[in-house]
Amino acid sequence: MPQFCDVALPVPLDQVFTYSVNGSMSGNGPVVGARVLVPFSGQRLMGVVVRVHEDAPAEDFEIKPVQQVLDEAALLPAELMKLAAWIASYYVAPLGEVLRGMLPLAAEVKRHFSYRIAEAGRKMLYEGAMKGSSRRSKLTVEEQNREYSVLNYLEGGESAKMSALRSATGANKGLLEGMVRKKWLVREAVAEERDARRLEKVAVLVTDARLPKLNENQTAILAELAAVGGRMRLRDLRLSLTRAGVPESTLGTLVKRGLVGIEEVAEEFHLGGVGAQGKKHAHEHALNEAQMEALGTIAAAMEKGGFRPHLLYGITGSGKTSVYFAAMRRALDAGKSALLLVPEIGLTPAMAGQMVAAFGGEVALLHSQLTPDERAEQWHRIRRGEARIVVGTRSAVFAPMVDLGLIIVDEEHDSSYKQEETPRYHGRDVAVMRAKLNESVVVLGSATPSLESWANAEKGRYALVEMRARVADRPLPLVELVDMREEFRETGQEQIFSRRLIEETQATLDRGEQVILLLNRRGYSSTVLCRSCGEKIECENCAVSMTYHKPVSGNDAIAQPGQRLECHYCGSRRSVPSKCPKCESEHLYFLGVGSQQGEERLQELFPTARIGRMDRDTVRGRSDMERLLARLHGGEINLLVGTQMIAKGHDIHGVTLVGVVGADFQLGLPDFRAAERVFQLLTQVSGRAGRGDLIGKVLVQTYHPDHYAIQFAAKHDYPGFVAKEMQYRRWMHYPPFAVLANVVIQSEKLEEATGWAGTLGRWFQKARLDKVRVLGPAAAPIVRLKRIYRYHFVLKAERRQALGETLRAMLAYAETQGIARRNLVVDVDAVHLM
Ligand SMILES: Nc1ncnc2c1ncn2[C@@H]1O[C@H](COP(=O)(O)OP(=O)(O)OP(=O)(O)O)[C@@H](O)[C@H]1O
Ligand SMILES: [Zn+2]
Repeated sequence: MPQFCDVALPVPLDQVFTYSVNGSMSGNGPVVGARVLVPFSGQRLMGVVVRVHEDAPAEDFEIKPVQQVLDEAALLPAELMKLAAWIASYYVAPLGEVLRGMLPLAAEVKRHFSYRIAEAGRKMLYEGAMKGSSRRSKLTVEEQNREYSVLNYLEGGESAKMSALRSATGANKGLLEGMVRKKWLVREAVAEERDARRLEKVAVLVTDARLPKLNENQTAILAELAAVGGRMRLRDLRLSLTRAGVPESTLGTLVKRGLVGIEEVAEEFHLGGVGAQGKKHAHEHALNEAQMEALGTIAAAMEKGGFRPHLLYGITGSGKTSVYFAAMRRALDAGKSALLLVPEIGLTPAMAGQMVAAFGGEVALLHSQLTPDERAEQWHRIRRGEARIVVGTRSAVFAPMVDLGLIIVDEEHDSSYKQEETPRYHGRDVAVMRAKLNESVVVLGSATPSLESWANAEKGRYALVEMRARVADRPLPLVELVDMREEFRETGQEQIFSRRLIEETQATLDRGEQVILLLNRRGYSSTVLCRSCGEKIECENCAVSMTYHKPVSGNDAIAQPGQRLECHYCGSRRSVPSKCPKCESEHLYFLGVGSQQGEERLQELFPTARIGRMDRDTVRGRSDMERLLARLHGGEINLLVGTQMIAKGHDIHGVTLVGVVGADFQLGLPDFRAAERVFQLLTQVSGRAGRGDLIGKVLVQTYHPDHYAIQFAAKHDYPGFVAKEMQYRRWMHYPPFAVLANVVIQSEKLEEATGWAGTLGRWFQKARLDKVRVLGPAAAPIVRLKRIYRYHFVLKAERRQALGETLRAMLAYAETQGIARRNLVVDVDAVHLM
């Protein structure tokens, strides 16, 4: 047995740690890819073994032993270990933090523990009960009571899992561990493998029940269920009831009266109320010619084998999804597995439903709203080869697929593929790398490919597959620009909606068709400004304006009473002051229209319209999204207003008018990708119109009608836009003509942040780098975020290797200057420079 192992730990340090494996270890000791528990500066941490060896480290170095080996065999396959090493190196991120992100199994370590009552605990229970809570203790009365509840619960002598104890008594881990230290409880390691299939409760609308007289709350529940096809996970239903302020007892009443049934079903996928919808949409169409051709190229590549990246440029509504499905089917038929990555918002019930309809039990879904338990379960199904079709958001790129043959990245340009915390990887780029390591086919699909991917296609690194027409010869919508400067001159006032947009909206609604309006800011007003001194009300933690959210009568999910200002970066809230905090003037003005205000104004303009709003205030979880989409598909909503969420992938056939109300302001953001983002957003949102039998129309209200991003979007001219944008990027040495990293120096203390920025600035200057251009130090566009001051450098290089070397050298120098690693954020291929 080798004597030592190197373990990658989830700590912000760019190194691995050596432990000894002799002693009490049973079996063969840890293997590479297995998880172990090790002592680390007073804590016990879970890490992953990356190497086993006999190389005794330098003497006078105390080597501690591994405490526990959690996996007998490698949990992470060699392929993923390699991928992790690549990510750590490419993104200059600590390997242990990369591996932590790959293993969504935090739940499992906890699950190894359960608790049983000990003699002393039993004694305490009986004596304490007699004496009341008069014992001397540092704990609060509440905590003492909780301890009693725990003892009571365990009195029977059976051991109980921590999760069970927690939900039965409210005890947290700290409290339980305290009881273990007092020897009232014994903690046991539970070796049992988890039952992979659990039961879950589903609320079902009893359709043949005769409806008696119902009160408002009862009706609300039935409507809720009906809206999603009559079935809903009990958990989701409860959540939305709480949010709507409907007491849970109402549901109980309905169950008693036989109007709602509760069923237990084996939990397999997380689809919410998608069952019925999925079937309705189940589509494996007969592919049209362009689709067949695209599929042919991809299938041929799969047959040939080897690493083959493709860029599928298919305009909105060209039927890319059907091509994905068909290609995944081919992979399956060839005995391989296939992975489909979708953007955060893209895993809609429709998409999930279609997947299940097409592939049944082969499907595993991975998204951010799974509980740790659910995630672990899906993970194991995939790892065992039971689920060979995986659909998921960003981190699903690490799904432990068996025999991976195909990876597809849908809407590859979407910025939700970039992880904005360590490790700051880009899911699309990791997907390409994974395909390379696996020698498999990867397809990046989009109607608006990122410039990076387009450049790769132009260079011949990616095979370009195009679908230049919509399915069934549907035309693209006509786009009309509304010059808001002119509108102002003619009407003499600033309006949210132009006369043209109001008129078209009315006409569309009158024809019984649907309208989508993009207003890309949430809240009511984005800024509260003092007209006397110009002061904006800023967050106390962040250097950003606070957004005003108007109270909504009845259903006030947003703000605490009175606290109507919210910071969209840290979530803090405060009430609206009656006077300017700086000059005490009472002239406070609310500026910047948000989606909430848009909705209010629409209600005034179109009193009979059935209006819905889609933004992060109304869509908090997946079930909210499901419900909104179901109401849209069913025609219950005919006028939808929302933020960029509404632009993403939705396929609603009744929508014939799309209005863009606020997208311009993004052109002015200090970010070299601003034009690209605006072009993508306009193209994507326009793409929502005219996807059914009727032609669509798009009205774009703008103050910059001549801007090339807007002009090209209006003409549906992606190639034209990229050609122009590429020139600008080349001149400015921005990606894809250079590689870039954003380095943020952060500290709660301003003088530390500026001091360190200066230290590194001087180092960069002295280093006289000839292959890397350094911009900065400068205050980051958001100079204070969540109480942390931020200064930054932007590094640009022609070659990636030079960039990586410089970043590593900088980190090494920072260490000698006592700048802790956690104070330096290195963001390679940064997507946002804010
Ligand atoms: N061969 C076909 N014949 C008829 N309809 C089709 C065909 N293929 C797909 N469709 C339908 O066309 C619509 C658009 O397809 P899909 O959603 O895949 O487009 P997309 O290319 O992903 O567009 P976007 O980029 O806008 O999301 C869907 O309603 C789909 O069911
Ligand atoms: Zn804030």
